[in-house]
Amino acid sequence: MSTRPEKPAEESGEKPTAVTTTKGAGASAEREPILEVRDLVKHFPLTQGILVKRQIGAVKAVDGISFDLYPGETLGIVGESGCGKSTVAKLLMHLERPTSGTIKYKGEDITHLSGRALREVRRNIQMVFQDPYTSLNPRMTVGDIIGEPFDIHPDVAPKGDRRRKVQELLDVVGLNPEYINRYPHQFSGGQRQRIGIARGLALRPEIIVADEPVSALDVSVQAQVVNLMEKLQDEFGLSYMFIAHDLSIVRHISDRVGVMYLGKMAEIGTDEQIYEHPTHPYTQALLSAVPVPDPEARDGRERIVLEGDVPSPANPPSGCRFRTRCWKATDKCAEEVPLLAVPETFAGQDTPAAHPSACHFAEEKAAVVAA
Ligand SMILES: Nc1ncnc2c1ncn2[C@@H]1O[C@H](COP(=O)(O)OP(=O)(O)OP(=O)(O)O)[C@@H](O)[C@H]1O
Repeated sequence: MSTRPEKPAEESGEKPTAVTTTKGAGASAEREPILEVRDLVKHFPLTQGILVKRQIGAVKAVDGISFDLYPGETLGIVGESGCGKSTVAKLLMHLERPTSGTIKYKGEDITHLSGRALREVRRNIQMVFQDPYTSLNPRMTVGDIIGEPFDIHPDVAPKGDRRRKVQELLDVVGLNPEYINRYPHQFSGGQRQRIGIARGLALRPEIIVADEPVSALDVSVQAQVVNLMEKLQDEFGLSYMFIAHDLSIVRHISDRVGVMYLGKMAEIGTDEQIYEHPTHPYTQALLSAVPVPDPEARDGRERIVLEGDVPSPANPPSGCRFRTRCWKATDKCAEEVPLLAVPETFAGQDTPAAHPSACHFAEEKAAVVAA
């Protein structure tokens, strides 16, 4: 990871007015983000009735998320199942239309692009899916699967050149180019995910959105796929948005990490800021649940057990989304939505705790030991 970029400036808060920027370690102020997401919202309508459908509410899957992605970096997104991670990925890929908010690619607003203009942008933003067992068409050969994007963008690989290009891609992801005529069922899970990655790389994108790319794989294979992704990032200068629920894997690959809870970003910062100096109670609880192999470190930490379940995104709590499970919650938390900004306590201080955290009572918790 020698070519890994410097960690960039932090992104904005939830609302443009609440923007508080801190510079992460070695932040480079001049670098422009490749992707800027502001106040992104996706509400899925809840309807009732068979013949006449009436909207009776909405699932607030993503409810005002802002972040930047910088060239060559990996932004990890973590959070429990149902917090809206996949919906963010789908919004970035234009697989879902946002209810509101904006997505900018290299400064251009791409939120509502369609047709040819969208195809051009989409070429630069590709996705790697979670489950390599279901995301590859079992009736297509590996060559057809990897080469399919060339049908939409024939300029990248003219017909006569496709076989060679696909074989090159197989080689790049560590598969034997002679496997080009095989079918997905002839490969193991890890190999299938390599095929998915090769397909994602076919159009030479700048950004890869990877939604739980290793969750469906055996632990022993996960590291190989993550290492491959790191190698490809360095080789092709890719920016990754790496979505996962496994905190250890996210830490391993990410330059910065965003923690999501119930459709909102709870905390965002460099991997050191989030894992060693978390200030949001939710992040602290998540980290305290990560298994620690070292018995001494394990004994020294406080295990935070959260009460209750995650509330329904169709009926989220007022104020802070996390307050119903938070040991610090007060009336203020029910009344005021905490903005994602550097907490006042740390503002202007040269401390890793000074990073955006959406908590009225953000503070470091010394007992938390990151894995
Ligand atoms: N098409 C849809 N219609 C209605 N609700 C949806 C739709 N897609 C997602 N949701 C809901 O939005 C919420 C967020 O889902 P999402 O898949 O983004 O979460 P996630 O964090 O990726 O979880 P997981 O890791 O389990 O996939 C969930 O409550 C889910 O049920």
